[in-house]
Amino acid sequence: MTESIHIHLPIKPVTAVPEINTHVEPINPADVMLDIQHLKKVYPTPKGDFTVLQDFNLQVKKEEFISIIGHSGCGKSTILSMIAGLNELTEGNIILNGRKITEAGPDRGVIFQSPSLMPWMTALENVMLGVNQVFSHISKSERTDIAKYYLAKVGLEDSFNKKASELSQGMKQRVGIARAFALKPKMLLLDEPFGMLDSLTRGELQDVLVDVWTKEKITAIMITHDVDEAILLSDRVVMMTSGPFAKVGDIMGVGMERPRNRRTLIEHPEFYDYRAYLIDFLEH
Ligand SMILES: Nc1ncnc2c1ncn2[C@@H]1O[C@H](COP(=O)(O)OP(=O)(O)OP(=O)(O)O)[C@@H](O)[C@H]1O
Repeated sequence: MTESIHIHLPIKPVTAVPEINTHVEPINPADVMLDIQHLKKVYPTPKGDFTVLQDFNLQVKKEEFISIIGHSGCGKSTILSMIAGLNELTEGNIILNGRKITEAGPDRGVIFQSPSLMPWMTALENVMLGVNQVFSHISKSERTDIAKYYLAKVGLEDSFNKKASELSQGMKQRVGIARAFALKPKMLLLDEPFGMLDSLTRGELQDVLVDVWTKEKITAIMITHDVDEAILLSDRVVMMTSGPFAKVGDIMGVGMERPRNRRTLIEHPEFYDYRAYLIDFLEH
């Protein structure tokens, strides 16, 4: 979907050279969980082959939170769908925990912009659908406990029995987040998870995601157009060059201490420098 880069806050005057340390240490090979090697993606089109990505390389550590940011159409969703196993690679490899990804699997949870819920089922039943499949070896009451635990974590303790069709867009996305965490994937893939929400709801859900992620520490890769969201959530922000032939342009380490939240973040002395760094990349 097409969307411009979000910049919500007034921009403090930018110093020419940011004072932050954006340096990223190379990852020890033993710590690499996801290894994307020389990824290339070509889409056939009526006008001929279109090379979206070429030589895209990225390594992700266990428990890291990575954001991918870049201009519309550069290939962010394409990368995520290939990690999810839903889109074929043209060249290169994606290796998760030492094994090549060839198809989708429960070790990767995906949160899309708009969760696909069964409208006639309750919030609880929607989460239970996946939990029943993935945890078929445990008792029904244990499965129900898992689903309820994560629904409560995202603030839906009073809405277990509400039908999905009766939920607001923000509540639906809360169910989507609960569902993804309840399945205990090794890796979470988030494709602009808050892109459809108004800014107030978006902010609330960013805090929900920070809270749940801080407790669970699931390795995560999130696509976002929102510079502030990327800084709030990420250990590293991957900046992509514009396509075609897009690849990693730069990577910014975010060294601000955790836990973070939106209110303390905007008062943090380094926040505006991280922001300036990202905006500078995106504007050039
Ligand atoms: N199945 C397809 N066939 C042909 N071209 C495609 C296909 N899917 C995506 N593309 C093209 O590939 C490019 C990258 O698309 P993709 O959705 O990955 O970009 P994106 O960075 O996620 O975009 P946005 O930020 O707008 O969501 C776009 O030019 C898009 O039109």
